[in-house]
Amino acid sequence: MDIGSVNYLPYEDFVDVFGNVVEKCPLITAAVWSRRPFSSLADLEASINDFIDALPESGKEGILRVHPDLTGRDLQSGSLTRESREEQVQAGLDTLTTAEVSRMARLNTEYKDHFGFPFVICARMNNKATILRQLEERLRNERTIERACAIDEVKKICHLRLQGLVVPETSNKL
Ligand SMILES: NC(=O)N[C@H]1NC(=O)NC1=O
Repeated sequence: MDIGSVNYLPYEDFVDVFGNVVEKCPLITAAVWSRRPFSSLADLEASINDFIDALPESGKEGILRVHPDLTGRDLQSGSLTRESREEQVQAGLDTLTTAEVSRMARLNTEYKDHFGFPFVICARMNNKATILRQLEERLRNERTIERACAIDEVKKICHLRLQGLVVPETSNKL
């Protein structure tokens, strides 16, 4: 789909297509629809990012809180969203050794107990080694810095999801 077609989508279709670009937050997509027309994919992405940035800190934490744990029960039970599952598999998180699964579970719990929201990272820009390292390092961050860091990761995930849905303008012209 190109950005011209995106601008013609009725509200329901727009939310059907883009409702999970921010994991389990269709409300963001619904709000951003009224900012049409978008001049480009980057403009659509900027509208989503502006909406997120304008949220109070409790709203940002809410976005983080609905994310599934990496390699948590959800991946094992198959209850992840399609996007999240594909991203975790692409990062190799379905091939962890038993020792890595326990280490990840222990660190995820420690992180969530400490910050009150789950550890979020753009899996497709990482692999299991960098994810484990980041999890350990970010646990030591001061809370405000960590929240901002996690929201940046949400935006990276959103960027890649959008690219899978809308043809960038340069490709259109080929
Ligand atoms: N917890 C967490 O980071 N989950 C996310 N990361 C990612 O790339 N996709 C997700 O759902």
